[in-house]
Amino acid sequence: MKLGVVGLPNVGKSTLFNALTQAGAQSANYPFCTIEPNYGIVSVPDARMDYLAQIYHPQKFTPAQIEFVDIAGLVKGASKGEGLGNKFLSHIREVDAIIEVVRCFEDDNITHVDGSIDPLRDVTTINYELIFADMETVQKRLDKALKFQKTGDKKFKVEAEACQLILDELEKGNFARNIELSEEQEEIMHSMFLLTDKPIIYVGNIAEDQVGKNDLPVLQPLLTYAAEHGSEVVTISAKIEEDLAGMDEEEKQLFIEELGIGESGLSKLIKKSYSLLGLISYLTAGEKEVRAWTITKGTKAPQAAGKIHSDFERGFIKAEIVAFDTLKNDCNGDMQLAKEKGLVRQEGKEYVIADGDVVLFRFNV
Ligand SMILES: Nc1ncnc2c1ncn2[C@@H]1O[C@H](COP(=O)(O)OP(=O)(O)OP(=O)(O)O)[C@@H](O)[C@H]1O
Ligand SMILES: [Mg+2]
Repeated sequence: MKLGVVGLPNVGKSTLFNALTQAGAQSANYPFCTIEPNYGIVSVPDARMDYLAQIYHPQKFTPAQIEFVDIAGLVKGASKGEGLGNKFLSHIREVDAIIEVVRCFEDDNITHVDGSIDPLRDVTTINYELIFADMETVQKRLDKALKFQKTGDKKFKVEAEACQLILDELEKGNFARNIELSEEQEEIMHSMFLLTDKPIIYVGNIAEDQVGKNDLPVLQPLLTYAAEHGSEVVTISAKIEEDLAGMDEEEKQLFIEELGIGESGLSKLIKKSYSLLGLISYLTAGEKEVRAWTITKGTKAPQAAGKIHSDFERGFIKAEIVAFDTLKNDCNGDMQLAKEKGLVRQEGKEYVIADGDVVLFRFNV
């Protein structure tokens, strides 16, 4: 599961990517600094895991992970080959969700490709390029469907109708994922891997001296736009986060207090990215290892067990489960006590695993 960092050139994408991954990608004050994508793996912060580690002092500590891809900047006309154009749109096609970086910081020394700070104009520019690229994809599919409709196969008629509907909505500026479709049409839509079918989080990249301030006027249009399109905004100063990422823990704490920023914007962004992908974690805890296992929402117990080992799925008998909050609040993290109190549930094959379930699988092969 990958998230792509997307936006205009020179808005702080690589700076944010470096803060997230500490991968040391090149970032500099000129447009199109990044050409080839940079990839990096990031651990998902989880206070529940930290708590379990304090209880178990495990030999191994394995948090959930997600991958970020730093993609080259897009400009107006990219879908028609402007800037570095179509090639970069294809890098976006590879990812499962989009982190769209929007420049909100004023700094006369940092070039803005469109000459001024205007977050709403910028998101509109980027999103229209995504929409235009999608329109091209759907048009191609529509042409094909219309051609094959002559064969009399009803499948192509349904396909052509769906494509026409999607095309009309895209033309109005709507994102594919927000179009109301029947189940059958939805399936056709997903099969085209449209860019605007991917969920988006907007990152308002603010200046150092804007950090910790509420109701920044520069953010308001972006907040409204995001809300109207069913997305969230995370505000971050990528520059500060990059500096923070390079510090040791003590230095970092001092700096965070000085800035008055509480939880780092970065951990907020990583957690939101994880749920944007539709992912949740179940936990296993013992002296050997405390570990978060990544599953998609709605996964049943045997398939979740299969993440650990295919034998666990094949020979699944039952899952012994206690919700993390119950374990912490009612049993001080003591699994034995949870058992004695009858708080550990026995769940079967149809049980849908919940986020934060602490699990022990019973299996037989
Ligand atoms: N919040 C911020 N405040 C001030 N300067 C920033 C901020 N975020 C990034 N910058 C600066 O903006 C410049 C461009 O950053 P970066 O290289 O990360 O952009 P980019 O979006 O990756 O660009 P490209 O599309 O060219 O790859 C750098 O000089 C960086 O230090
Ligand atoms: Mg870059």
